[in-house]
Amino acid sequence: MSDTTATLTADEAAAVIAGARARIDALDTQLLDLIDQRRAVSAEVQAARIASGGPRLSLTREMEILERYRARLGRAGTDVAMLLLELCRGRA
Ligand SMILES: C=C(O[C@@H]1C=C(C(=O)O)C=C[C@H]1O)C(=O)O
Repeated sequence: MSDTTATLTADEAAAVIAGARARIDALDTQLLDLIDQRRAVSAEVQAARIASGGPRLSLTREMEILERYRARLGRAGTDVAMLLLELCRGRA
């Protein structure tokens, strides 16, 4: 490489990348565990509503959640929330 702005050797960069990727892997594991927990809690709510003769889903509540993710992450946040809701529906 002839990039004169380089401030790390290739070995140093490799070490930074390996360390950061290990942190990313740990964060992904936590995110996946949190999704599992969210699915279980969501199933509890849905089961209680069904057991009392109500519908499984609440569109009003889903709109609140979509807006929470949109406010924090922008348009992609809405997509993330849609996928999360899809993962959490229908397990009661
Ligand atoms: C968990 C609920 O039931 C359903 C699942 C939701 C969720 O996973 O966040 C949100 C709304 C409902 O469609 C709820 O009403 O809070």
